[in-house]
Amino acid sequence: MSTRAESYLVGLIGDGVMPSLTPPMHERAAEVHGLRYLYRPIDLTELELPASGIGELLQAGAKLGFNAFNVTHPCKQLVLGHLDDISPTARAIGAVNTVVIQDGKFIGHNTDASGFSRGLAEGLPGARKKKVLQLGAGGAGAAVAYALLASGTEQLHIVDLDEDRVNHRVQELRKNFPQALVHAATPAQVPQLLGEVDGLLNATPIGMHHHPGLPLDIAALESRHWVADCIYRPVDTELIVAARNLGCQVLDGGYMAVGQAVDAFEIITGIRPETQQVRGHLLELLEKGL
Ligand SMILES: NC(=O)C1=CN([C@@H]2O[C@H](COP(=O)(O)OP(=O)(O)OC[C@H]3O[C@@H](n4cnc5c(N)ncnc54)[C@H](O)[C@@H]3O)[C@@H](O)[C@H]2O)C=CC1
Ligand SMILES: O=C1C[C@@](O)(C(=O)O)C[C@@H](O)[C@@H]1O
Repeated sequence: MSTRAESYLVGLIGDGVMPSLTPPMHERAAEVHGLRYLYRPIDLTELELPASGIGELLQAGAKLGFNAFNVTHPCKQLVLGHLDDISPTARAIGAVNTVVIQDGKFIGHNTDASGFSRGLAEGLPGARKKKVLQLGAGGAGAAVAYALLASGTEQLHIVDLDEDRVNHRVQELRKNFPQALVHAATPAQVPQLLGEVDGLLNATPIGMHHHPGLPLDIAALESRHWVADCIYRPVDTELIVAARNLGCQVLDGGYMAVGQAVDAFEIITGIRPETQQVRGHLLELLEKGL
């Protein structure tokens, strides 16, 4: 037996999270640091629980001795109303993916944005990021757009098939980054915009195992562009492979997956795992087809 101060009990709450690789990434990092740490997926689909019950789940988790949760689709926004405190970044993005329970209080953070930022710095060192074209304005898109603008991107063009969604996202980003040019664009504008930007970021699900394909026509992609993807299943998406073949610098979605896990682990335990070690572990798991 151990108390909450002597070991860690962590959960991932969301729809379809059973196959997630975040639990094994945390557990391996804990093993490396000699911590007793259990991380369980809590799958709303399997449990037939509504996403609207996230507040009750958090309360139950606190009573059952959990130290923290990662929270994912479709609860990242729903959870906001059930927290005692929210980090300034998570508040600005309007989404929380990490909740720590401290003295009975729920504190929310967003490590999707911080994790993507770190991945960008590590995986694309020195790449020019002044002007960027981003595809996708959903949950991941909100975090990576925030991360780009916070790390110095001056012009960000965001394309989404859902016009209302992209317009809303652009308005929110402009509030947080009034000095930047944030612009909602249409798929028809992509070829022209590619001619103007330094890099391309995919935050759509196109390229995932169950959504194969390319999220755009890559005819206007050049070797001078860097290309980043949020998708890590597969880690080599069609976009990443095509860009690499063209000679572009690439950042696969594994960097963001590792970044969000490493930052959440540090928030939960106070210990920062070695990023390269966690990435090695993630690639090993993906190689095994897990
Ligand atoms: N590496 C990581 O740690 C993470 C990766 N992801 C990945 O990011 C991807 C997106 O996830 P979410 O943002 O949660 O999904 P979401 O469903 O919230 O948003 C996706 C958006 O892409 C738009 N879209 C779809 N096809 C498009 C196209 N061809 N052109 C322009 N827009 C298009 C949709 O209209 C939607 O607004 C998923 O593949 C997910 O696995 C998400 C979270 C973390
Ligand atoms: O959205 C994601 C992805 C994730 O749910 C996963 O399954 O790896 C883990 C979450 O912390 C993160 O915010």
